[in-house]
Amino acid sequence: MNHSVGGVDLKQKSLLKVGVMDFITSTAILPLLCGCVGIFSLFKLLQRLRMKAYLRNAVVVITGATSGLGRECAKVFYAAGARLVLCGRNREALDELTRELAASQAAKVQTHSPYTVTFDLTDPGTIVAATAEILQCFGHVDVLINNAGVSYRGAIVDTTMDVDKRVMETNYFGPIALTKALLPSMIQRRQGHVVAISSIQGKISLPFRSAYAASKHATQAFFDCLRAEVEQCGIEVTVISPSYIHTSLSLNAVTADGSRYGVMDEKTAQGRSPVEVARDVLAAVGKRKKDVILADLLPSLAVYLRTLAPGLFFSLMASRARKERKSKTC
Ligand SMILES: NC(=O)C1=CN([C@@H]2O[C@H](COP(=O)(O)OP(=O)(O)OC[C@H]3O[C@@H](n4cnc5c(N)ncnc54)[C@H](OP(=O)(O)O)[C@@H]3O)[C@@H](O)[C@H]2O)C=CC1
Ligand SMILES: CCCCCCCCCCCCCCCC(=O)OCC(=O)COP(=O)(O)O
Repeated sequence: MNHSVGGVDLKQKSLLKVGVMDFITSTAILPLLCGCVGIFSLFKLLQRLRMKAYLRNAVVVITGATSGLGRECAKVFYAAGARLVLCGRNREALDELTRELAASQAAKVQTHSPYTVTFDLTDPGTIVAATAEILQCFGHVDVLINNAGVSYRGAIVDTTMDVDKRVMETNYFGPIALTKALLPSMIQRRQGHVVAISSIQGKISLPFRSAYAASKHATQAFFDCLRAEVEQCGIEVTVISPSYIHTSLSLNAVTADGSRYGVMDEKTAQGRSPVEVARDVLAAVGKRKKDVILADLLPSLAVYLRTLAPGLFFSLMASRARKERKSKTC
């Protein structure tokens, strides 16, 4: 019987297949492939070990540890063996987190009981006192994670300057004051790592988020400058720009008249779990990344669109503003 398909004999085809397989296995291709996989695995293993050593016993200061991403960062850095300094405005919430960490069994390394400090980022006096307390207690800071922040909802035309200033003080002036207060001791030791939790809105600006987007753009700019200035002093700077995370950010957002927004937005509710994002923050710090976007495809594309086709991006934002304004009937 003739098994010919399209003029090629099936027997000939299978012989050819066997020949190709023989060639792959008998020549250098397979060993080369195995070698590459081996080197890659070794590299990953070394990277993980280096990351673990970097964070074990490191003094890590986390602002906004009472809620959302900051709270989850506290858990992952605690489990990594860091000596934590948890910062917030709410003493009770910090104490509750401390108890929760002590009760957790997840860590594979030796853990340390966290130290807590309360201060308000909008009050420069309390920032200076807090840094003095931290330095007196630990002598130095290895990693500062500027995480605390507040969002905003409102039209520019309705927003009081007090609200603009409050958002800038919390998200920009407070974190840079804290960074400046700790920087001299880092420079003196020629060691330290400053992290800024920014946002995708530090790279693109959305309508009805003016104060928030402005504060995050300022954050990105400041820490980019800082990175360049202190690289020769052995200090690392990481800016992390996440997209929506399922936290209380929208609930706690401030509105045009200064009142609390108090709504869990759909996009926030559908955002990434803060636990996952905290793990990404840990990895970014451990790998000493300089600038990290933690976002799905659409927000990431929007960042490129803003640079490559700004006209199109601005039209999309204007149409977004029209739609939002209609739904707000204002
Ligand atoms: N959730 C999201 O979709 C996204 C969040 N981010 C960023 O992540 C960071 C953490 O926010 P998230 O966890 O989501 O929001 P939460 O509202 O859950 O947490 C905000 C934290 O910041 C603290 N904070 C607010 N104002 C001050 C202040 N004046 N002084 C000291 N601490 C203050 C809060 O403390 P207190 O308990 O005292 O109010 C709280 O611990 C922010 O910088 C935010 O911009 C970035 C991208 C997306
Ligand atoms: C080539 C095709 C490109 C298509 C691009 C379309 C543009 C679509 C716009 C997408 C906008 C994404 C916005 C993401 C915003 C965000 O994640 O913000 C994070 C926050 O900080 C959230 O704060 P908020 O208070 O606003 O909830």
